[in-house]
Formats: sequence, structure tokens, C-alpha cells
Amino acid sequence: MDSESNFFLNRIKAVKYAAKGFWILITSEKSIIAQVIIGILITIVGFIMNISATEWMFQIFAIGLILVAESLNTAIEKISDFIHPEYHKKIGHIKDISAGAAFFAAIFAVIIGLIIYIPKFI
Ligand SMILES: Nc1ncnc2c1ncn2[C@@H]1O[C@H](COP(=O)(O)OP(=O)(O)OP(=O)(O)O)[C@@H](O)[C@H]1O
Repeated sequence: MDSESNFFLNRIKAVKYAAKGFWILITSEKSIIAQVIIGILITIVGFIMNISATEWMFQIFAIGLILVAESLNTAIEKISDFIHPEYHKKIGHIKDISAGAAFFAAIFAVIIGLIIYIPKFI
């Protein structure tokens, strides 16, 4: 097989593995399932409040940002538990920083949410 078709085959395989990871996250990771549910609820609110196309874009971006950050945080937690399952100050520090990244995303998502919805209630 020539290298060009190998390239495309490898890309297809990579997508398959990524889809597998996506499925693992949305079916077995409680923190991701919780964020997906919040995302669905806020999407329903978006329909109820009839938000604009621009507001939809920012809202979807915020939900995506949270899910990406939370997923990477989950991966870092899993690596940490794998390389050092016992208590270790450094592992705690790494997990705190990783959770901090998800918190960063949450702060900006809340700001986006406030900018979209506060004007609709005043
Ligand atoms: N092996 C460890 N060594 C030191 N501190 C740890 C360790 N595991 C967890 N911690 C501390 O506990 C916090 C929460 O860790 P983690 O998110 O793994 O906990 P959990 O609540 O059991 O996980 P989950 O999010 O899957 O419910 C970390 O941010 C860290 O401060």
C-alpha cells in the first residue's frame, strides 16, 4: 500500500480511537455526564429564551470549552492515578492544577452565560 493511502487509513483509525474515547467519556465518566446534562439543560433554556444566532454560538462555544477542559482534566486524573495510585503531595498538586484548568473554563462559561441572560431579565 502506498504511503498516501496509509496516511488516510491512519487518519480514519485515529478518528475511530477518538470516537471510542468520546464514547467512554459520555457513558462512564460521571463528571462529563453531569456537564453534558448541564449543557442540555442550558440548551433548552436557550430555546425557551429564544436567544440570537450570535448568542447560540457563544453558548455552544462555552459548553464545548467546559466539556473539553473537563475531559482533559479526567485524562490527567487517570494518568495520575495510574502512575501513582497512593497518596502523594505532588499528585495532589498536579490534580489541583488540572482541576484549576476546568475551573478556568467554568469561570468564562459563567461570564458568557451572564452576558447572554442578564439582559433578558432586566
Ligand atoms: N493520590 C493523591 N495524592 C494526593 N492528593 C490527592 C490524590 N488523589 C486526589 N488527591 C486530592 O484530591 C483532589 C480530588 O482528586 P480527584 O479529582 O482524583 O478525586 P475524586 O473526587 O476521587 O475523583 P472524581 O473526580 O473521579 O470523583 C485532588 O485535586 C487532590 O487535591
